[in-house]
Parts: sequence; C-alpha cells; structure tokens
Amino acid sequence: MTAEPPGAGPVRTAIPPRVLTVAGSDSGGGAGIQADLKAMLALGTHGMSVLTAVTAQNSLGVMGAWELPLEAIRAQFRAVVDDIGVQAVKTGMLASSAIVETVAGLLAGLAAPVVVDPVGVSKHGDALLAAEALDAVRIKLLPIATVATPNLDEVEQLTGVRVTTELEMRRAAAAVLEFGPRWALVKGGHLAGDAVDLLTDGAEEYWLRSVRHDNRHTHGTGCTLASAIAAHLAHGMPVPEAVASAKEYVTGAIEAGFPLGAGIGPVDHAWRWR
Ligand SMILES: Nc1ncnc2c1ncn2[C@@H]1O[C@H](COP(=O)(O)OP(=O)(O)OP(=O)(O)O)[C@@H](O)[C@H]1O
Ligand SMILES: Cc1ncc(COP(=O)(O)O)c(N)n1
Repeated sequence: MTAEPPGAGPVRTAIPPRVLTVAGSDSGGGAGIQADLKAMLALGTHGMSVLTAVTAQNSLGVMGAWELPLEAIRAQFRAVVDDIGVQAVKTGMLASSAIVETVAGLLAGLAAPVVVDPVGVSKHGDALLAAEALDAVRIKLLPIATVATPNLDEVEQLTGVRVTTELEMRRAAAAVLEFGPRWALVKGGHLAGDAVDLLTDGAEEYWLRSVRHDNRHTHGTGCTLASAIAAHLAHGMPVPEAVASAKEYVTGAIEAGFPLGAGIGPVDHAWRWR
C-alpha cells in the first residue's frame, strides 16, 4: 500500500449535479432555502441559493419578512450561473411583483429545467407573496416553468378554481396549464383522506397517492417536494419519474417529521440516513 500525500482526501469519481433554489430564508430551518438545501443534499446534489427575502420564523409562524434589493438578487444569480453553472432550478417565496419579474427575466435565459413552487402563504397563514404579485406569477413566471407545483389554496388564488374533491383537481390542473408551464403538479395535501397529487401535461396524467401520515409536524412539505423534483431533474430523470421519486421522498420525510418549538415542527430531510 502506498502512503497518501499529506492532506490528500478520497479521490472523487463524480461531481454532483448542481441545483439552484431561488427562495426566502426560514430562520427556523424548516421551510424555504434551508429546507431546499437539505433536500438537495439528501438527494445527492450540490445545492446553491439566491436569497430573495429573509423571514423571522419559527414553529409558531412568521414574525417578520424583509425583501432583498433586486440588485442583490441579480448579483447572487450571476455569481452562481456564470461560474458554477446550474442543471436545475427551484423557485419558492418571491414576495413581490418586482422580485417575480426580476427572477423570471433571469431564468428565461437559462437552459435548465425550472420547478416553480408558487408559494403564497405559510402553513400558519402568513402572506409570503403580495396580492399585487399574482399577475406577475401568472404572466411572467408560470410560462417558463417546466413544472409548477401549486397547493390547493395557490391554485384557487391563481386560477379561481376551487377544489374540494380529488376529481376537481383535473380542472384545476388544466387551468394552471393555461398559463404555460410544461407540467402542472396540483398538490392535494390539504384535502382529507389519502395525500393525492395530480401531475399532467395535458396529454399524460399521473395520480400520485400516498397514505396520509397522522403527523402535525409538516412544516416545509411543499418546499421539500419542489426541491426534490429539481434535484431529480438535475440527475437527468424525466419529469414523471422525478415527481414520483420526489413524492416518495417527501412522504418519508413527513412520516419522520419531528416536534421542535411549541408549534408545527419540520419534516425530516435526513430520514433515509437514520
Ligand atoms: N399528512 C400528510 N401525509 C402524507 N403526505 C402529505 C401530508 N400532507 C401533505 N402531504 C403531501 O406533501 C406534499 C406537499 O403538499 P402540500 O399540499 O402540503 O403542499 P404545500 O401546502 O405547498 O406545502 P407547504 O405547507 O409546505 O407550503 C404533497 O405531495 C402532499 O400530498
Ligand atoms: C421562507 C419560506 N418559504 C416557504 C414557506 C412555506 O412553507 P410552509 O407552508 O410549510 O410554512 C415558508 N413558511 N417560509
């Protein structure tokens, strides 16, 4: 056996795919940028971030939110894309129409799949997107999405379609597709019964069903699912496989969600390692 030179680490055989999240910070670590980076790590990718806003947040809610200047958002994006490169992107909290438009403009020039989680309100009902930004999401952001992942409240806000049963998710998905994303993933997590999501591009249709885990510690489910999809896309998976694998990952993370603080705890991004 030959001795390794001092400081030499293990020889890498492969560089992980690079994934970018464009989202807000959750100081409590359960959702937002923090959830995104954890999911990206757990799924074998190198996560990078463009911070759009900072929230003071914990298991009880959002105590404050501050937007970053557009110049800071553009500079973070250029720093990452021009040097490191990006193989998939996920967007989350974008806060205002000015930020939505800026981010959409930056992403329009990128040759990588984009997963848009049109975050509207937090689990506690705190607004994370100004009402004046809905049009920008519809007109500027959704058209450049490879996959858009609204929950039922976000679908209603964006399209006016109110979903109360699984089958009504079809009409909701069709209404989302009218804004131009390649695929719509309508998340039925807020319905009763099984946790059922519908993925469709208008031609193919996939119903993704899991048991509903009776666990209130679900902070960050939407962020985690969208980031997992982006990570799988960066690995080169086609959209239906990427979404199915991401659903499996988030389901395990929800089952393993744990209490922190006095309110709603986070999902467990590291459940496969425990
Ligand atoms: N209790 C649960 N058990 C299993 N799966 C769930 C549960 N709640 C939500 N899900 C699943 O988690 C994923 C995220 O869905 P959800 O509707 O919670 O998104 P969201 O509201 O955007 O999330 P967030 O609350 O983080 O913003 C979906 O795949 C949904 O089916
Ligand atoms: C910065 C940020 N982004 C997204 C969410 C949504 O996650 P949840 O609905 O689980 O609170 C959040 N709470 N905070």
